[in-house]
Amino acid sequence: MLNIRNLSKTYGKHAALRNVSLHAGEGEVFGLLGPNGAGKTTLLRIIATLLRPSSGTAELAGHDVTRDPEAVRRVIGVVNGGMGLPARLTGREVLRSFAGLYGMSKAQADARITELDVALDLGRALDARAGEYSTGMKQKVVIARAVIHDPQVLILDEAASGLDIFARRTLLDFVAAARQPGKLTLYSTHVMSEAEEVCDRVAILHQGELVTVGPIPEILARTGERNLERAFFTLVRGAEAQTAAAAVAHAS
Ligand SMILES: Nc1ncnc2c1ncn2[C@@H]1O[C@H](COP(=O)(O)OP(=O)(O)OP(=O)(O)O)[C@@H](O)[C@H]1O
Repeated sequence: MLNIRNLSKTYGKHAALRNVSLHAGEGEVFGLLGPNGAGKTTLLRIIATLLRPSSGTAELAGHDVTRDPEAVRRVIGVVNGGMGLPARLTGREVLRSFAGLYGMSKAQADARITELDVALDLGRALDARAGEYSTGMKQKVVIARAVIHDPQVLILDEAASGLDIFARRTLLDFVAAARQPGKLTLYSTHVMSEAEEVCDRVAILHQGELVTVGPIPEILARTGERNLERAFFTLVRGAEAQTAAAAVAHAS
């Protein structure tokens, strides 16, 4: 469902992504992991058609993100850090207006809002104005808005960041429930325990390069570590040692 081949992105002289290739399939929650600056947001923005790659290709649900961005936009829902809500509207008004943009009738919108109220515990946020929301209420409505049209692919970039344990639990349960045939969820985080809980397979990025990709149990077995955080350090240190050795070889 997602095929990325030799994808690179440079900002000026800075390479944010270098030659990344990976595949994610239907029915998966696929994690993108890495520390600050690893390139997760850049990669997700390219997939969401918000940025163009410098080279390489990305194809989602059979559509090339550069050649056919409109088709890609129709199958995705996106949540990223910078999303706001109109302060004077209630959650219900925001969701109804987005449903309208997707061509849903009022009855369809209200049925979907009821489903999302249960799944995301929207509660009070539905009838309170967005300007009065807590961080958790805001993020839940932002997520509900991203999935109002029941997209085939859900892209969540650091979606749990800043949430308290209740809101975070709701989000992780929602992501786990999104694991359905025909659907793909892309979940970026730098919190390894979150990925361990919800992701089937993960890609680890470091300084714009793909360090590894695979099912979590396989990564643990390969590194001999007991959790993903330890495996992450082992893999990243290995990658850094290789880079340093290559630089020494190049200089001599
Ligand atoms: N618009 C931009 N102009 C210049 N450099 C950028 C731009 N956006 C990102 N970068 C750089 O590209 C690299 C990758 O950034 P990116 O935001 O993709 O990483 P990330 O893994 O999502 O990190 P974080 O968790 O901090 O969001 C970083 O070194 C960042 O400083």
